[in-house]
Formats: sequence, C-alpha cells, structure tokens
Amino acid sequence: MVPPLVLDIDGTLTDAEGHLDPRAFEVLPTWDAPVILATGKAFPYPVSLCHYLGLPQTVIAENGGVVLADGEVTFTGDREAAQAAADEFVARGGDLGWDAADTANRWRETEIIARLDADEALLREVADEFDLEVIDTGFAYHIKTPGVEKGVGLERVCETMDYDPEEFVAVGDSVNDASTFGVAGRSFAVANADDVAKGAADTVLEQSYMDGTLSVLESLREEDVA
Ligand SMILES: O=C(O)COP(=O)(O)O
Ligand SMILES: [Mg+2]
Repeated sequence: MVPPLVLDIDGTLTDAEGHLDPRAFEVLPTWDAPVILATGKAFPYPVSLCHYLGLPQTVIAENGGVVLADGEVTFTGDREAAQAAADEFVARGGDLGWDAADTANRWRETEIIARLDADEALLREVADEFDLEVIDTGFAYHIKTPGVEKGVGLERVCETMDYDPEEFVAVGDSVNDASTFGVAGRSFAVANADDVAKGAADTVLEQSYMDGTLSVLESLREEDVA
C-alpha cells in the first residue's frame, strides 16, 4: 500500500507562477490512500480543488484554522481578533493590498491575510498588540492566532479518520508546513522551499515545485511495488 499524503498547495502542487500543475489531475485522484490538502488558503480553495480533482473532501485550510474530515468541520483561531488587528493596521495607514471584492479574505474564517507588499513592520507591530502573529508564506502575510498550525490540523484529521500521523508522507515549501513536517512520519521540502521548511523537513528535494512533489510520489509508488 502506498502511504497517505498530506500536501501543501502553493509552491508544492503549483508552478513558479502559482498555477496548479496539470499533472496533479493524473496522480492525485489515482493515489491509493487518503490525500489531504493542507493550505494557508481560505477554506473554499482546497474544497474546490478536491471537487475538481475528484478527491474526497479532506482538507486543512487557513494554516490549520479550518479542518474538514469525514464531513465534519472544525474551526480554531480568532477571526475577530485578526479582523480587529487588520482594521487597526488600516487605521494607522496600512493597506492589506486587496481590491474591493477581497476574495483572499472574503470567505476566510479564522485569520486575515495581507499582500506581500503590505508594510510588514507595521503589520507585525499591530499583530503583536493583539497577541497575534504574522507569518510570511512567500505568498501572503497571515495575521493569525499563535498555535493554530497545519500540523495540529493533521492530528485532528487523523483522530477523525482513525489514522496515525506517523503513517503520512508530507510535502511542502514554506514556514506554514514546518508543523506538518513535525507531525508526519516522513517529510519532504521541495527545492524552492524557504529555510524554515528546509530545516524542518527530513529530506530537501533536488527538484522544485510539482517536479519535486512528483519525484516523491514516484519513489513512494516504487517502494510499494518493491
Ligand atoms: O496561502 C498561502 O499563503 C500559501 O498557501 P499554501 O499553504 O497552500 O502554500
Ligand atoms: Mg506552500
């Protein structure tokens, strides 16, 4: 049997432009074990990706703030505090960087994100005053409740689905994947990963983005056949 997977999305299943690599449509629906998408994106993004990939909806969204497994959804993280911090950031002259529709935060239930061109120093100063933290995933700044992590989300999924996190193989690319790497049995950082993810992974891959992820999946399939 191939092992269950916990996969980051941006930087891991995408290309350098952040577009989903079409090879995901070949390899993920035919994976013969659970595939969990674990992302910093808002809840609807991984749910739609599961839908269009034809995968059961098992997702960790918002860096662990939202977890869906076996039809049950749980939330952690203080969205109101994150919103209050974001409002204060704007009141002090900051700009989150989104247009009026703000699809980045519109359906976000446990945290708030800002574009990477936002004033980082001001964002961190304000977040600190609200006892929140700011993480830079390389895709956005997330204003979030400390302790809400993808790895904690993986533990929750495992409780619901009666798996041991040790059985999982994780692939990711950034600071928000380090907690997953700490919980999963085996962990891989793609070559484009940031230093925190590389430091937390068991193995740093030679290849970037989906090339790196596919190299892991191919070797897992070979192990399974051997
Ligand atoms: O939303 C982000 O900032 C990054 O998303 P990811 O966790 O899927 O890489
Ligand atoms: Mg990522």
